[in-house]
Amino acid sequence: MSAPDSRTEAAPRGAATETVVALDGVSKRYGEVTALDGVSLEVRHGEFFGILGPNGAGKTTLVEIVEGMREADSGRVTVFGQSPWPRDIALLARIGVQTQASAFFARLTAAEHLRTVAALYGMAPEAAKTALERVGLTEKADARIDHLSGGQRQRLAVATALLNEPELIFLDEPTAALDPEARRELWELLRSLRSEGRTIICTTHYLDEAEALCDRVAIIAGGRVVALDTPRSLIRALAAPTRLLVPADKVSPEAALALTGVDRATVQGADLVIETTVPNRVLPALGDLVDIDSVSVRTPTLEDAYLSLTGTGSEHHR
Ligand SMILES: Nc1ncnc2c1ncn2[C@@H]1O[C@H](COP(=O)(O)OP(=O)(O)OP(=O)(O)O)[C@@H](O)[C@H]1O
Repeated sequence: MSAPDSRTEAAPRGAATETVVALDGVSKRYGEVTALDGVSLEVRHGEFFGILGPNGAGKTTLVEIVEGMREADSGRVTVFGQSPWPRDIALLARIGVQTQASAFFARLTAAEHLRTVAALYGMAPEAAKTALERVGLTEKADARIDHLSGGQRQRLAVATALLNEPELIFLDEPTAALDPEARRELWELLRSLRSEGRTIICTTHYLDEAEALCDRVAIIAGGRVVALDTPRSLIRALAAPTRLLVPADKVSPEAALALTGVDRATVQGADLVIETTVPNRVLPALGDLVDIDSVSVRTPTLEDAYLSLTGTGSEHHR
């Protein structure tokens, strides 16, 4: 079973159509800067919703407006059917916001930090213990925060968002600056939150993260939504080619271009890069020219879709 399908099955039955967050024509200016320019989107119950975009695209402004930390200049915003502005205590109780690791009380232990945050929100200290368990940090309860690894610190950041058992969680670059193993472990944790039926809105700069975790992704550029769909549909809609890499000294560009279904063939360093939208047809023919084990296949990724949509250029292309 494919990953997106298993994510869909994990949502509570019938809940996926219920709207948790709705924005309609939301705009926000800071003086001369237009940070958001008529943004409309909906996040459904149980979704893992990604917000992607280059620096300065308006992601933080968008999230802060939904969290009730900023007021939109125009347009309509609802969270669980209510306006998040002015801040509403009843609404806040249903929302969890991941604190930035830099916002920790660094000299406290993990448990002390969570108990402090719990107290600020009027919650019982037991909430701290439960949240630590939930993110797999019970063993580190008495370790000082400045002695935790980067991955453990990010887990603690997620734990702060879980203290009030929220239905809607905001994550801000949850795996920034983590090594690959720690990222994957954190992804597992985030998937488990989603499988509990919570709705998650997550900003990220990492396209592989959006592809691995998100049910749908909004790509923001210049304060506008330039695309909104499942990662798979975004990739498909752009019909980005599959790239087949073969050693450049084994096949010439001319020989590759003569094969049916090959759109482009260019030498890049030691590789001949063959672009095709029908790799299943090209691969067997390529096997007649070169040992098939020497061919590596690069399927299009969300990165290809993203670079094309945000116009951030072909210089990033493989
Ligand atoms: N408080 C502010 N005052 C003035 N301009 C601001 C303010 N906050 C953001 N901006 C500007 O609004 C635009 C959108 O900023 P925003 O922080 O929402 O983008 P972002 O997508 O979150 O960027 P990043 O990925 O770099 O965090 C940018 O041009 C930014 O410089």
